[in-house]
This record gives sequence, structure tokens and C-alpha cells, in this order.
Amino acid sequence: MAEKSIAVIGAGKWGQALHFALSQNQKCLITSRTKRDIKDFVDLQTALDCEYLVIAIPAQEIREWLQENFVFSGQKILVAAKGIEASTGEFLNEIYEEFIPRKNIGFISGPSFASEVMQALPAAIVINSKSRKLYKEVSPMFPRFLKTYYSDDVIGAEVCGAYKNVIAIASGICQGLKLGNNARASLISRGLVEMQRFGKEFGARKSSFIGLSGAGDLFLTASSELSRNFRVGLGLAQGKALKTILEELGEVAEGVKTSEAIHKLSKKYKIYTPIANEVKLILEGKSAQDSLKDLLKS
Ligand SMILES: NC(=O)C1=CN([C@@H]2O[C@H](COP(=O)(O)OP(=O)(O)OC[C@H]3O[C@@H](n4cnc5c(N)ncnc54)[C@H](O)[C@@H]3O)[C@@H](O)[C@H]2O)C=CC1
Ligand SMILES: O=C(CO)COP(=O)(O)O
Repeated sequence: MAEKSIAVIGAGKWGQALHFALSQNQKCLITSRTKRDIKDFVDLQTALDCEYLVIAIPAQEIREWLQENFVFSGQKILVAAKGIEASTGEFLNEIYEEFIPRKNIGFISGPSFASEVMQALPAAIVINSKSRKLYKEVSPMFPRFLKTYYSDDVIGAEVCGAYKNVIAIASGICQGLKLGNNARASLISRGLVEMQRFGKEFGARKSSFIGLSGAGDLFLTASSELSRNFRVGLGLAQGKALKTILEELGEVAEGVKTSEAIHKLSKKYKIYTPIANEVKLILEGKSAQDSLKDLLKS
């Protein structure tokens, strides 16, 4: 295995942005399931032979990808996805830990639109890992414009990153329905409370929700059309079918499937998750008007 070699797996928006960022301080390779004409592109095996892997494959695809492609040989992994597996309600750390020792895994969280990272605009992210050693190794790999913080609250970061996508859909609906800035701010702040209540059930730390991973990423995603999840909400408010919205988007909006996962988990553990529940119902066809107005009334 080469020394301090690093590769990004998955050449979507975030994978390419992370490749750009990580290429500032060292050579960084990139691969994806289809061959791409992009700088540093290598085949999957060459990428898998690297010591550090940044895996930027969407949450719903990761289990199958790991089963089919991954053999652990000491690699250290940074997980870039933000979502919860809908079919099982399992968190990504649970899935990854079936394949890789916990001490070798870190999760990237925080407010970080790929398009802004691609322009080298400043941002702050969190590397969440049970291993501070891993953080110390990977932190210098990031460029100056991406300031890194450390947290060991892996589950907190995961809940924040996944849940904010669902609230961003709700916020996009709110915006699309022209319910006003007051309504949107209320929705976002109640969303933060809801995320925290949900996370508490799984051992997430309160402080993560008021930091970069929680409030930081939620405020970003739930108030900008740069967010794919927010745009899903706008489309729903316009009465478009989900299928059409997702086809037009052409990129992943993790909040769609994550709302199913949250529903599954909140039912199982009896957690009060009113916003996520309404988002799931709207995605299934309930009128966005009725849903959001009811939610903000009750
Ligand atoms: N775009 C952004 O600003 C950010 C995205 N994220 C997260 O990163 C993850 C990826 O998002 P994006 O790259 O933006 O999405 P994207 O839709 O642009 O790209 C997803 C990539 O995953 C690949 N992929 C999908 N299924 C696969 C499979 N089964 N095997 C191999 N590759 C597969 C696709 O070919 C595509 O290249 C998501 O979980 C997202 O929430 C996190 C932070 C920022
Ligand atoms: O997670 C993100 C920014 O931190 C990106 O959000 P979207 O997937 O909604 O575009």
C-alpha cells in the first residue's frame, strides 16, 4: 500500500468537490462506477489500494457497494454521505462498521455546498470519529479554505447531517407556498428541536445540534436554493410529482429516503417527529398546502 495515498470514491458533486479540495495539499485520486474524463481518474482497484479513502456514494447505495466492492486491508475511511438507510433504518456508522473497524472510520459533517467548495470559498467542516488519531492524520490533508474541527459524536453528526435534509425539504415547501419568512424560521427552529429529540434517543450529544453539524448545516440547507433537498420542497409546493422533481434534479436528494428511515425509527422508538412525518406524507402525495399549514398551526 502506497504511503499517505488518498482517493475519493464516487464522482458526483460532493465527490468531485472533495477531490478538488484534497488535491490542494497532496495528490488525490478519484474513481466512480462509470469511467470519467476527469483529472486523476483511476480504476476502482487503484483507488481501493490507497491508504485513505473518501467515500462519496449516497447513503442508500452504500451497503450494496461495500458488499460488492470492498475488502478491508487497513484503509482509513472518510464517509461523505448524509443519510439513513431507508430499508432498515440503520445509520451509516452501523453499516460501515460491518466492514471496517470503528477506529478507521470518520464522518464528514457541517455546512458545505459542493459548488462553493469547488470555488475554494471558505467553509468549516467537522471530522467525526471515535479516533482522534484519525482526525489528526486527515486534518492536514484538507486545504486552508476548509477548516476542520474534531468531534467524537459520530451518531450526533450522522443524525444532524441526515435529518437536516428532511427539514430542508419542509423548508423548500414553506418557501414554495409563500408562507413567509416567519413561518420558515419557525419551521427551521422547530426542526432543530425535532432533530435533537430524535438524536437523543440514539445517544447523540446536544452540543452537536447547536454546532456546525446541526444548526450550521441546517441553516445552510434549509434556506438556500443551492440545496437539492430544498429544491425538492420547492417542486412539491408547485404540485410537481416527486418522480418529475427527481428526474429534473438529476442528483441525489437524501432527504427523500431519509424521511422513510426516520419514520421507521420514530415508530419503533416512539419518538415525536411531526415535521419529518409530514414530509414523508407529502412525498407520498398528501397536499403540501394542507400539511404545512396544519403543522404550523398545531
Ligand atoms: N453536494 C453537496 O453539496 C454535498 C453532498 N453531500 C452528501 O454526499 C453524498 C453524495 O452527494 P453528491 O455527490 O452531491 O450526489 P450526486 O448525485 O452528485 O452524485 C452521487 C454519485 O454517487 C454515484 N453512485 C450512486 N450510486 C452508486 C453506486 N451504487 N455505486 C457507485 N457509485 C454510485 C453516482 O454515480 C454519482 O456519481 C450524499 O449523501 C449527499 O447528501 C454532503 C455534503 C455536501
Ligand atoms: O449537505 C449539503 C451541504 O452541507 C448539501 O445539501 P443538499 O444535498 O440538499 O444539496
